[in-house]
Amino acid sequence: MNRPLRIALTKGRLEKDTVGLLEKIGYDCTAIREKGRKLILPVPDGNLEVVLAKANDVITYVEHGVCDMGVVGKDTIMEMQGKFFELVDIGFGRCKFALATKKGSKFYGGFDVKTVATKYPNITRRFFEAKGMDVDIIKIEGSVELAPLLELADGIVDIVETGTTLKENGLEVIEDVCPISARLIVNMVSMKMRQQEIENFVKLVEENIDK
Ligand SMILES: Nc1ncnc2c1ncn2[C@@H]1O[C@H](COP(=O)(O)OP(=O)(O)OP(=O)(O)O)[C@@H](O)[C@H]1O
Ligand SMILES: O=P(O)(O)OC[C@H]1O[C@H](OP(=O)(O)OP(=O)(O)O)[C@H](O)[C@@H]1O
Repeated sequence: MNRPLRIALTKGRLEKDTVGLLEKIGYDCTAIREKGRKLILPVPDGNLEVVLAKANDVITYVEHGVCDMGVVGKDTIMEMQGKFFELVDIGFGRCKFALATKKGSKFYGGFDVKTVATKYPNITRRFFEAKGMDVDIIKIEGSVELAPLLELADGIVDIVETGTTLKENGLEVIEDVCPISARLIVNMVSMKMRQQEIENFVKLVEENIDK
């Protein structure tokens, strides 16, 4: 018999909602909830096993086919641009990418080349290329909002959810880039070789998404 279908889930913010969705479908997620340090987690009677991974690694595992499916944010998909099928918008993990600056600063004014800090250099480059605007991009690993406060950058392209981080630091959105939510992705070979099983799983996901 085939090994169980393997799904990689993004650790952290998306984890609780993803496990909630699997439980709503009817999968026993005890092993995931009580995981300790175990990394490959069985789902009893589900012919499914779960891997918990960092967002970028979810894409890597699915692209290489060592996981058949993955749950990952659209932000990571857009930044990594791997080869896989993106089948379902699962609806949770909702936030957006936005361009933000210090309140009142004139990002689009003047002729000097602006500097933009971000954890997502590819998305940022494409966003400004589409405008035909030349910018210098600086990669930052976290708390990107610091960059304009420290005068490292004129603006940031980052995830905004509630807007609290921007507000508490005197920054504001000057332009939305795009909406983000969690997606179900599928390896291209798995989609062919295990089509029926994957289609059954996708159907269960679609039926159990919170509308
Ligand atoms: N406020 C938010 N900030 C960041 N990501 C969010 C937010 N709300 C929803 N998300 C989604 O949750 C996903 C996982 O975010 P999370 O912060 O847990 O991991 P991460 O971005 O890889 O950060 P870290 O490097 O700290 O693990 C993001 O890729 C995004 O799709
Ligand atoms: O609009 P809000 O609800 O305030 O959420 C947005 C903040 O959350 C994320 O940061 P995270 O907490 O992941 O930390 P990081 O910046 O160190 O990645 C994101 O990069 C923003 O900083």
